[in-house]
Amino acid sequence: MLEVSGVTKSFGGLVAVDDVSFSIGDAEIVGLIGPNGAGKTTLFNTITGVDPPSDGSVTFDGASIAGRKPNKICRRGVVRTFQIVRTFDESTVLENVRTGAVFGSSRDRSTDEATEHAREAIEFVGLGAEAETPASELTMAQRKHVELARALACDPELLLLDEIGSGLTPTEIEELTDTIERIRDERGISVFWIEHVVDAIMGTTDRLLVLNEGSLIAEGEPAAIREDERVLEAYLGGAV
Ligand SMILES: Nc1ncnc2c1ncn2[C@@H]1O[C@H](COP(=O)(O)OP(=O)(O)OP(=O)(O)O)[C@@H](O)[C@H]1O
Repeated sequence: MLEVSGVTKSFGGLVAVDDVSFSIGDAEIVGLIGPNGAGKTTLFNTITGVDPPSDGSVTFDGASIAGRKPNKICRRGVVRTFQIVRTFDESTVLENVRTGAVFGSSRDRSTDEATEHAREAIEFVGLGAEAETPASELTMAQRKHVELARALACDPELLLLDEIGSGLTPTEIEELTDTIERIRDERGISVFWIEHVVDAIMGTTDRLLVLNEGSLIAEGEPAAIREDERVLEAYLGGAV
């Protein structure tokens, strides 16, 4: 589905992502971990069109997407959430999620159909009772579910999550990971997930990629990554 090949991103003399290659298949959850400044968000940006790669290729379902505009990439089915929650606070949950159905999806929907599609995404993430609540009145965990619903309303084939678990309690993270597993299992959507709370994704991801100083230093099943010496060294033996 997603093929990243030899992707490099430099900012002046700084190589933030250095010759990274990997692929993501259908209906799998792939985690991306690494220390602060490793290049994780920059790699996301090269895939989602926020910052085109300096070198290398990104293809999605066989077509090149490197250097395309973020809205075009989103409508092709590569949809992301952001590290900082970006809900429109004065708008209701339904209004927030409708923006995904209207602007993020390639499908033509009437106003009523877009509203129905948004409601369905809100139900899916368990916020049905809050559809008419302003986003400003929600807890942080609920707002993260609004972000997920808005992304789902864009009709993704691949969902990129940038530290969606940050700032949540262990119980809230568990609820969030349950929803993310259902996105894969019930919708067949693939997930590419950056997370600092490594424990949160260890049990949920099918595969982990580890970035350090811009380079991919390990890739494999979570249990193997836990034992990988280069990974332990990059995290100073502590966090994994
Ligand atoms: N627009 C930019 N201009 C210049 N340097 C940048 C830019 N974006 C990122 N960088 C640099 O690239 C490197 C990688 O940053 P990035 O944010 O991708 O890391 P990260 O792994 O996502 O970190 P964190 O876990 O702290 O979010 C850092 O040294 C950062 O300062």
